[in-house]
Amino acid sequence: MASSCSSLSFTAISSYPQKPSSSSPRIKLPFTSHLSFSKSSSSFLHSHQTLFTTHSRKLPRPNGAHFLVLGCGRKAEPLRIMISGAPASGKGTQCELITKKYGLVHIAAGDLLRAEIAAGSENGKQAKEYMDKGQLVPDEIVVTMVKERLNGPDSQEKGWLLDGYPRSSSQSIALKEFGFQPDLFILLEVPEEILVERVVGRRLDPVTGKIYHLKYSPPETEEIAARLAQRFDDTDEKACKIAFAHSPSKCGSSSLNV
Ligand SMILES: Nc1ncnc2c1ncn2[C@@H]1O[C@H](COP(=O)(O)OP(=O)(O)O)[C@@H](O)[C@H]1O
Repeated sequence: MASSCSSLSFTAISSYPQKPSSSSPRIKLPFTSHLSFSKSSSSFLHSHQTLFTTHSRKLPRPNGAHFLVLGCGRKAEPLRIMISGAPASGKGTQCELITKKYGLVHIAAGDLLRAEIAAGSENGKQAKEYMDKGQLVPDEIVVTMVKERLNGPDSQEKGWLLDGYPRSSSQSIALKEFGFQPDLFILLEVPEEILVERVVGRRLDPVTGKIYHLKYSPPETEEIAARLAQRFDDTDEKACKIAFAHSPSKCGSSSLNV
């Protein structure tokens, strides 16, 4: 079973141009041989991203998008990672890159729940009622489901990237009680205004499945532009909930003009 981290260190990767100060020197992560967050890392970092340490356990106040990486000081074999981030924070992209690069099993709580629904199981039926209302599915269902998946032979052998779990302290405690502890915790921090802009401008090409952004990654041709659609879950309500994360009651059924 997973051994626990003896020490924790915080590191952050800014996705905005930012020079490491003298008090935040470049560092080597505990897993440089295994998990390299260096500028030369082909896909994980963009050319303008830098890696620096924070010397505090407090999150730096974000003035831009951040990855916050919390790691433990030992080499992990196989690697176990938890990742968390708001909708449109780029979690899907990062999960794809990380699992591909490190050969981990991607375990997304939302996907597990959707699979239960598709299988027509009793858990799936119950979960659907909560998911349809945009509420968290009760722990009795989610914790067991995630635990079983983490215990699967492939996860045990290759390591895992757990996505969308935990979403509450009780879920976190439950997993810890079962002996599952991550070697790294990655938090994708993106300012709310950027999240809203991403949700509002994101478009899906229904023919190729490719995702575009009207401003940042526009379609190559007029033909593609004409068939682009909004992703089904990129709703005004979602954008509004991001914009008013601290007072979601402001988001009624009306549209948000951004
Ligand atoms: N850890 C979890 N605990 C409880 N419910 C969850 C959890 N993860 C996902 N869900 C349920 O599944 C739904 C879809 O989750 P997900 O695919 O991660 O998409 P989203 O990012 O829009 O929440 C959530 O709205 C919630 O109802």
